[in-house]
Amino acid sequence: MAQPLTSEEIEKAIQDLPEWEYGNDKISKEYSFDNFRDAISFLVRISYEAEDQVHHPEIMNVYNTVNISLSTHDAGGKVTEKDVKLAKSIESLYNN
Ligand SMILES: C[C@H](O)[C@H](O)[C@H]1CNC2=NC(N)=NC(=O)C2=N1
Repeated sequence: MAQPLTSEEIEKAIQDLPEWEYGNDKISKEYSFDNFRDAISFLVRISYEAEDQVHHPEIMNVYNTVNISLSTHDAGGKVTEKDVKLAKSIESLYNN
């Protein structure tokens, strides 16, 4: 089972994750798009990656913005390597 990361490990991990923040036992980022369609298309792409990784984000969408928050339920809602891995995958989706 994934072990919770220490705050120091999390802060180090998000150094490689531009604009990701750590707080309230989650890592999170807000993404903006030109329109609602592009925002939802991004969410659809995330859904496939999340299913592949069997690890799922918390998602908030308002118009052309998408807020992604990651924590691991199976680790008491703390941040684990699974969250860091999915965050890196989401960054790749956003940049490609
Ligand atoms: C049974 C299933 O694999 C587990 O419930 C998975 C599903 N997706 C998950 N997503 C997240 N964020 N945390 C989990 O612990 C988790 N566990």
